[in-house]
Amino acid sequence: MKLLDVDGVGKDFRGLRALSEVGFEVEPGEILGIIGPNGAGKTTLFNVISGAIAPDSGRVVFGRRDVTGTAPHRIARAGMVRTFQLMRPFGSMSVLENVGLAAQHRRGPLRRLRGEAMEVVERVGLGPWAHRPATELPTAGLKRLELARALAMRPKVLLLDEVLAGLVPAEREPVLDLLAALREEDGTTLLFIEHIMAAVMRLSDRVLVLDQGRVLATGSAEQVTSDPRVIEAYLGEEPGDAED
Ligand SMILES: Nc1ncnc2c1ncn2[C@@H]1O[C@H](COP(=O)(O)OP(=O)(O)OP(=O)(O)O)[C@@H](O)[C@H]1O
Repeated sequence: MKLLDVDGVGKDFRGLRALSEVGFEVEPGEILGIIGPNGAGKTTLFNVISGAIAPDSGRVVFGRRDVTGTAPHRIARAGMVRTFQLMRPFGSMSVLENVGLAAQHRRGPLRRLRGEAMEVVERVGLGPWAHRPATELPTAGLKRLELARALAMRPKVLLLDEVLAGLVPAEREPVLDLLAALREEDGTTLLFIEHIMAAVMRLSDRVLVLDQGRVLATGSAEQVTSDPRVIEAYLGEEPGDAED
């Protein structure tokens, strides 16, 4: 059974082939790591899957629905939500208000949605910051806020674009624990773009390697990190080289 089917996706930017015949499937509850060198097409792939840009070819099927080119808010409402590398909180609003705003994308009584927003704020560890302005958050806090805004939309599928970037190792651990818990406790399906290989190794059931807009390899983390083509294109001599 598959929850997400990306089939033959291609995208050109004025002659630059950002994605070419990209295809893969994701099962419910699976954690798929997405790696590859800078410019490989990872973010463009998320943009296509989440509806931010329409592909030139191919299709994206979420559940039974062809969502190719569907507006992002509709895809999010259907249960597939992404986070952004650069967080853009509404600075004049509190952390809780920012999350509450995201929660309101779902339908339901305001009171209930607000209660759920507070639960999410606490779940990501921002409880003590709930009523402080979002602008006061340090980088690690902004990352958590971005995650909280996505979680407030109760995603079935969460697309995470470098949620660990900019965090020191001690700050990464609780985020990784939270992501693992999302799958274990909520059954959330995760696709995550990440350069930090230790995180990819720890979290992924399967890894997709993109290079120059194409799928270079897929397999377990062990399989792809020992694949000579992946080592040549991305990892270098030692898998640890790709970390940061
Ligand atoms: N809106 C755009 N207009 C023109 N070119 C773009 C656009 N978005 C991406 N590209 C180009 O498409 C290619 C793939 O970019 P993309 O951001 O998807 O790579 P990436 O794998 O996410 O890289 P990184 O790891 O650096 O974030 C790059 O050459 C990039 O310059």
